[in-house]
Amino acid sequence: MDSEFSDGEGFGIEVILRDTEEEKGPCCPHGPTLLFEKQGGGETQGRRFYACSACRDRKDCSFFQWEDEKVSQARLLAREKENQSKQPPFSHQEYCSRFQEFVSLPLDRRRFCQECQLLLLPNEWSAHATHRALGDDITVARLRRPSLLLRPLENKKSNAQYLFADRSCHFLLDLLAGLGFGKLLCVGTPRLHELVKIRNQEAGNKALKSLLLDIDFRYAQFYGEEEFCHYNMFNHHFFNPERAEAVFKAFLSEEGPEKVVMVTDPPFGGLVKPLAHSFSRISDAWKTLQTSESCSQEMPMVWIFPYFFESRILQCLPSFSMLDYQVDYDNHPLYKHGKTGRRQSPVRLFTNLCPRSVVLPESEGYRFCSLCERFVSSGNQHCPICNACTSKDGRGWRHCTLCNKCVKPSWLHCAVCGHCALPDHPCGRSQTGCFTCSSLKHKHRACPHSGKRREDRGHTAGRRPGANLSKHTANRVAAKKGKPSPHTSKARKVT
Ligand SMILES: C[S@@+](CC[C@H](N)C(=O)[O-])C[C@H]1O[C@@H](n2cnc3c(N)ncnc32)[C@H](O)[C@@H]1O
Ligand SMILES: [Zn+2]
Ligand SMILES: [Zn+2]
Ligand SMILES: [Zn+2]
Ligand SMILES: [Zn+2]
Ligand SMILES: [Zn+2]
Ligand SMILES: [Zn+2]
Repeated sequence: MDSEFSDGEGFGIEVILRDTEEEKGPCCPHGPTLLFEKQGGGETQGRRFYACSACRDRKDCSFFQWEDEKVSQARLLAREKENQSKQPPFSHQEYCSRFQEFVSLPLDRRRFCQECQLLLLPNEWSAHATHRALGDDITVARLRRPSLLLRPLENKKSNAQYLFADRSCHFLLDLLAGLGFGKLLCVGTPRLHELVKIRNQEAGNKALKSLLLDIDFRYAQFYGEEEFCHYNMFNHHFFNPERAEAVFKAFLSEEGPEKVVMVTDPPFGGLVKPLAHSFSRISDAWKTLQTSESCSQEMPMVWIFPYFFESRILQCLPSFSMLDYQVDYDNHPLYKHGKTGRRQSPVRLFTNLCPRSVVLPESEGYRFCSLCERFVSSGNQHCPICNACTSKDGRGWRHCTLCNKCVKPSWLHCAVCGHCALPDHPCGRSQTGCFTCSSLKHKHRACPHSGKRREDRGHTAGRRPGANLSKHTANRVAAKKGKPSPHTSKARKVT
C-alpha cells in the first residue's frame, strides 16, 4: 500500500477505512469523519486522528481529534451544536413546498437571490433587499436547468464544481441509454441529472430515471425527495438517513425492467480510497437488492476522473478499466474545447462496463483497436512490445526499451535517473529513498529501522502486482502544533 497523500513535509498520511457502525468516527458537519494515520518519521509517526472526510481545507471544516483523545462532555455538546448550525436552512420537504409555491407565482413575483443562492418567496424579499437578485424571467425552462442558475462552487481545494459540456453529457446519456440502462444514479453529476429530464421530453427518446446524490444542498430547492438526496460520497453518508436511504434503495432495486448504472464525477482533489470504498458500498447495496442470477456481479459504474489516477483507481477497483474518452467541461479553464481551453482534457472514464461495448465517437477521432478490443484515441498507437494501446493522454507515446514501457513523446531516457523523464527534470532527485533512515536502497515501507510496518493495516483492497502508483497525490499544509490535517490536492501539471 502506498500513502494516499503526503503532509507537505514528506510524510505520508494513510486513510484507515473501517466498516462497522461502532467503528464510525465522530461526526463533523459532513457526517462521520475519517480516520487518518501519519506514516514515516517524526514525533507523531503512526499516530491516528479523525478529520473531515469531505473538506481538504481546515478553513472549510476544522474538525480534528486524535484517535485516543478524551473529549469532554462540554466539547461534545459544543460540537453537536456546531454541526447543527452548519446544516441547510430548510429541510428537503420545506424546500419542496417552497418550490411548489414559487412555480405558482406569476413571473414578475419570482426572484432568485444570487447571494444566498435561494429561490425567494415574496414575503422574504425585504430580508434580501440589499442582495443582488435575478427577477422577472425565472421561467419553468430556467428552473429545469439549476446548474445554469446556481453559481458553480469554486472551492479549489475541496469542491470546484466543474460542469460537463453538453457534448460530453449527450455522449454519456446516449451511450448509457444505448446500452439499455433505464436508471442513472448520478453521484456528484448534477448537470447530467438535469439533462436526463430534458432529454426525456424530446421526442423519440426512451424515458430514463435519475437520482442525484450530491453534497450541494442548493439542488434540494429544485428536486423532490425522490430525485435528490443530500449525500457525502467520501463517507457514504446520507444527511437525512431515514428518508434518503429508502429512496436510494428503492432506486437501486431492479424489480422493474430498468437496469441501473452509477455515474460519478467526484472533485478532482478527492481521495481515491474513500471514494472507491463508498462506491463499493453502493455496489454492495445494489447486490443485496438483486435477484439471484445477477447477485454475483458488480453494479455497473462509470467513474469520471483524471487519467493520472489510473493506477490508484485500479488498485482499489481491479475490475475497472480506463477508457480513452476525453471528458470536457464548460467552466474549467483547461479542460474544455475552444479558444482558451487546452484541447486535450485529462479526464477519462473508469468503468466496469465491458470496454468493447463503450463505443467512442468516430467523429471525435476515436477508433477501435481489435487487439485491445476497445475504442482508443486516434493518436493512441498499438505498441507491439507492450501489446497495448499505451497512450494515456491521446498523443502517440513511444516505447523505451530501457524502461521496458511506453512513455510520453516529450520524455527522454535519463541515464542518471535510470528512467525516462522530461528533458528538464530535476535530475537525480527522483531517487528519494527511505525517509525514515535516508537509505536509497529501500522505501520507508520496507524500512528495517521502522518498528511499524503498515501493509497489514487499513483498507484491504489488494495492490495489483506491478501497479505503478503515482506520486501525484496531494500536498498538505502542515498544521499548527504538529497536528496533521487532511490534504489539499494540487492540480497536476500535465506535460
Ligand atoms: C467536478 S463536479 C462534477 C459535476 C459534473 N461534471 C456535472 O456536470 O454534473 C463535482 C460534483 O461533486 C459534488 N461533490 C463535491 N464533494 C462532494 C461530496 N463530498 N459528496 C457528494 N458530492 C460532492 C459537487 O457538488 C459537484 O456537483
Ligand atoms: Zn467536515
Ligand atoms: Zn439573499
Ligand atoms: Zn491496441
Ligand atoms: Zn510499449
Ligand atoms: Zn526510458
Ligand atoms: Zn535524470
